[in-house]
Amino acid sequence: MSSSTDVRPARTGAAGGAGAPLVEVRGLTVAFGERDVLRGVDLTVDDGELVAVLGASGCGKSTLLRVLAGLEPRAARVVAEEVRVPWDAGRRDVAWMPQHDALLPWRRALGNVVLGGEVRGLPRRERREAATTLLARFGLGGSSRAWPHELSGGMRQRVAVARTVLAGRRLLLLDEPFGALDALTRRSTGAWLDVERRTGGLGPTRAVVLVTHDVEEALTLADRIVVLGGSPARVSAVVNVAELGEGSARRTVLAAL
Ligand SMILES: Nc1ncnc2c1ncn2[C@@H]1O[C@H](COP(=O)(O)OP(=O)(O)OP(=O)(O)O)[C@@H](O)[C@H]1O
Repeated sequence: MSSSTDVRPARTGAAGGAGAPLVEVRGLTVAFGERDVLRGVDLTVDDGELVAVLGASGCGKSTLLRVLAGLEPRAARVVAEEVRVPWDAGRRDVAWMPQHDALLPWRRALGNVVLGGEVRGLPRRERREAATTLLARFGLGGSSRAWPHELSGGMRQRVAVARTVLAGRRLLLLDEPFGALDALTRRSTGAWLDVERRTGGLGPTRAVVLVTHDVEEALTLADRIVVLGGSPARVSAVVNVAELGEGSARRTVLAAL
């Protein structure tokens, strides 16, 4: 299969400029072979926002996130009028958490979270302290010395979220971060993320894009919900949860799915 990419992510002052969106995607089409998966997708994420991307399984949510992370699959043909993501000193200022947790098996839970601090360039002691605090907040304080294979799927996922948060990038891309969690843990981890985000606890992170299947999770956590639908997928609705209120937002989302 041929691979070509026509996207040239802009190094953009606009990413930090007053009033300009942190992320701006216009007219994004992604194809695998002859098949368009995404067609003409527009997406903006403002500074300070959490945007949820919601859609049926296989519609292209992960593919969209990978394009934002600059990790478009080799097999893909990616064409867009515009893809702007934040940059910092010449590198993309983005942390991406894939659907699978991708923990390093040779590092304990704490060591895996510490890795986020290494990526960020925090001094050794500071990154260990920050990782320990994060693990405790995620209810994993007692498991910091456990190896990944000793953790449940949900615990592993929380370690991976903590690692991504500690990377301290301006834009956080989370692909189904709570997918393997049971309903209770899912709610409390989501609530934690919400509180930290609103109180500045995510450090340098300014905005979050969250991919999810879960309508209620999107309604609870997101400022705006972008619904992808159809085949190839397009944006079928952009729902401003704060403006509409949860009830009306839920009806609009369900109608667009
Ligand atoms: N590397 C690839 N080569 C060929 N097809 C691919 C590749 N990656 C993804 N696809 C196809 O693109 C479509 C979208 O996949 P993607 O993983 O983005 O969907 P998704 O909405 O995230 O799904 P899910 O919610 O189930 O994770 C699927 O039909 C998938 O088979």
